[in-house]
Amino acid sequence: MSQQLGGQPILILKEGSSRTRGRDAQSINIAAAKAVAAAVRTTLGPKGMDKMLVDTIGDVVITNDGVTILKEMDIEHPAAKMMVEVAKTQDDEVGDGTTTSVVVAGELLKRAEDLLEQDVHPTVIAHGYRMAADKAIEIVKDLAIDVKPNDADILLKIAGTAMTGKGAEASKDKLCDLIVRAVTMVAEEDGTVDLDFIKVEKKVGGSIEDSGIVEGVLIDKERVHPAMPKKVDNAKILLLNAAVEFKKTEVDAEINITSPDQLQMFLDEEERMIRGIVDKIIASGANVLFCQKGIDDIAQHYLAKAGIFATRRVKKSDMEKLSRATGATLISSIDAISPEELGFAGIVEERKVSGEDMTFVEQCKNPKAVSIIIKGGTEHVVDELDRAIEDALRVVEVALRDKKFVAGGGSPEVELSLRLREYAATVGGRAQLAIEAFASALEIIPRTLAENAGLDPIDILVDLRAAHEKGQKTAGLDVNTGKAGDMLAQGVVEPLRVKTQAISSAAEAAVMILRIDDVIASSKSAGPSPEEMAAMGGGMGGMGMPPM
Ligand SMILES: Nc1ncnc2c1ncn2[C@@H]1O[C@H](COP(=O)(O)OP(=O)(O)O)[C@@H](O)[C@H]1O
Ligand SMILES: [Mg+2]
Repeated sequence: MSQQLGGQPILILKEGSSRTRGRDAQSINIAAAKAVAAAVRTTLGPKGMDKMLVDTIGDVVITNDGVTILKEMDIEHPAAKMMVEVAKTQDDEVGDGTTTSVVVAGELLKRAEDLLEQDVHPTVIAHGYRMAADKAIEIVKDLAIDVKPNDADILLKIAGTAMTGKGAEASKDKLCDLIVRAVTMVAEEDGTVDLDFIKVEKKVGGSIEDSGIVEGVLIDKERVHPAMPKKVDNAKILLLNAAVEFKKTEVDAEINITSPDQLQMFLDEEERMIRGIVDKIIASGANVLFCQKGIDDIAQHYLAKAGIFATRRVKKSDMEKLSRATGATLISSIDAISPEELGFAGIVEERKVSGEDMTFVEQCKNPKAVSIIIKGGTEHVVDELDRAIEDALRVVEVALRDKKFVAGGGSPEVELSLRLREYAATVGGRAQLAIEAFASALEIIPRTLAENAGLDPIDILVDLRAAHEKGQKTAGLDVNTGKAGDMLAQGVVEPLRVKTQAISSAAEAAVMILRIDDVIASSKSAGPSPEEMAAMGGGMGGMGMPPM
């Protein structure tokens, strides 16, 4: 890396650094980003395929979920990493539409490359893309339809669309019903939903059909002692984040015991202390104890004797859910135990789920706490179901919050493409070319949906464009007939935000990648290591560079 100054090269970068500039840099970045889009493209839509990802220790994940695939892949290239960020942002913001956003970003870059080839300057393309994205969001908002309050039907369809193609197909209706019931139970008057109230508990064993909903909190723990009651009615619940054990000395102390009497005294003292703790618990009136730490044998014995149901080593997230559901305070010291801190549930009971004991906390003080148990034949099935349910919960939540949805199946993309072309004509100049490229890029969604369903993408696009030109704004790809169909009538619907977010994050990433014309990579990975440099006689690369 050098500049000539009177024949003398000036090195400004460390030896081993690499630098790519201009069109080369753009081409490489675009190629990397396109490769990411190509990697997830085949998973898009109801007929999308799955990917099997195997990590370095041989763990296998089978999934159809864009963001999961990209997170699991060990992506190195910086431009490719920016595409992964697109999927992550989409996932954080709406929970669905991750593949869509990445595929659109890839196509925007591909179209930009054609324009670069025609000598359209990257800043002009970037500007046109920004204008197009703003316009597209405006148009899609205009296409959106209101979610009416208490319209469970539309929520079921939104959940169903998010779940299609995710290995949950056979039991989709059942799962959608669970999801919508759970969300509506948790929803506030104004439509806001705190998904933290919904606990999804996975269990391997049984079939998807055995999945169910519990009005309350489900904890994957059994009671610590068989002599404890299996079921407690009118449960007064204590949530304790402190060990019910003999306190170990803080400093390393040695206790010298010289006679059996002394040992007995020591043991008696230990027992007396634990009794003290248990008595405190009993005195508070608690009949159920969830402990985040351990409960030792002696304590278990006394708790059982007092008829208290106790579980130990409960996860922190579960403790928080229990606190919200039952109204109990999370107590972190034994001294703080008091009747005022207890929570309430109508029933606490240990029951078997797929052969394993779990604790059900039902009829909670706060009825806005629900759990969904999902069951499936194998771990892979359950994991993918969990991801599908996660997506569906999120879209239902978003739809309730924004109260807007659009038809899916490629219909908004075709409509946007048509309207953006009309808009481009009013803009004129070189920006027009970029807006037209943006318009064409959006058609990648219906094209890919068609390809993945084994249909001819050209035929479908012609069909869809014709339908939209006739004013059928919700015409999308009916994967069963292979023709244009009314997505609204077929119940293929998505929250508005899935589309607006996908458009804006795809456009932002494409613009960001396009504007890069110089990639300077430090020698960290490529060049020789400091040890190698030392072996080479030290600091050769630094020649001509003043010490900083
Ligand atoms: N039954 C269906 N018919 C046609 N298109 C569908 C259907 N269900 C979902 N889609 C479309 O599939 C796309 C989403 O596919 P998906 O694999 O979930 O990817 P993403 O990660 O982008 O959500 C959306 O465009 C959606 O409208
Ligand atoms: Mg999806």
